[in-house]
Amino acid sequence: MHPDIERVLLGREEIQERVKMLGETISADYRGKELLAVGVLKGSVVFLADLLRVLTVPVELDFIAVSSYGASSTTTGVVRILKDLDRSVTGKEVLLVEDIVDTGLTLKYLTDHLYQQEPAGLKVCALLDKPSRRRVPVTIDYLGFSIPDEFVVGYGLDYAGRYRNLPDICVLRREIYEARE
Ligand SMILES: O=P(O)(O)OC[C@H]1O[C@H](OP(=O)(O)OP(=O)(O)O)[C@H](O)[C@@H]1O
Ligand code: HPA
Ligand SMILES: [Mg+2]
Repeated sequence: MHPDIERVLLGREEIQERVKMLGETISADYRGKELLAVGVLKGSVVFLADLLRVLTVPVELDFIAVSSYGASSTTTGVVRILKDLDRSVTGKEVLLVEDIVDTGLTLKYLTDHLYQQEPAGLKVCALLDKPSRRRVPVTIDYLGFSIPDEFVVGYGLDYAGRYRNLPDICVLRREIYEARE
């Protein structure tokens, strides 16, 4: 195991099983429709890449990049768009794909931003939820796992840009981020 990791919270097999179930549910709900999956960069890329390959409905793909955590384990509270969608979502069935919902500030900002463009529908799929940290109410239509209030990395999730490549979702040792903050 990586020396900066305290323990594995969700192993790769458990993640794959859950992603498969989510993909089947989403495919059944959208049967007969076309979907625009919007990945939130950068954290969602690993999850989205796995989820896409389980979907059986026609899917288009776009990305939006926002950042609020920077090199910290706590949010700055200010969500900034670093890269907007290539095309407007007006009239589309949009599935917004997130790796994690923590305070909810990012998701609230993004759903407000997308609703302004009047999509035909907008649903949210998030792999992880930390409900105990919520600062604004948000709706997650498709959720992978609800997790306790611990800072996790791996499977796309980072701390200060690192650890996204770890194949499991892991709890980061406190001294790694407490030393810097
Ligand atoms: O619910 P919140 O408290 O807003 O936190 C969740 C958001 O924070 C992380 O993004 P981050 O800003 O770290 O960008 P990244 O995806 O590039 O790592 C994560 O990917 C979510 O988008
Ligand atoms: O636990 C987390 N890990 C990585 N990024 C995050 N962004 C919000 N919470 C987290
Ligand atoms: Mg991050």
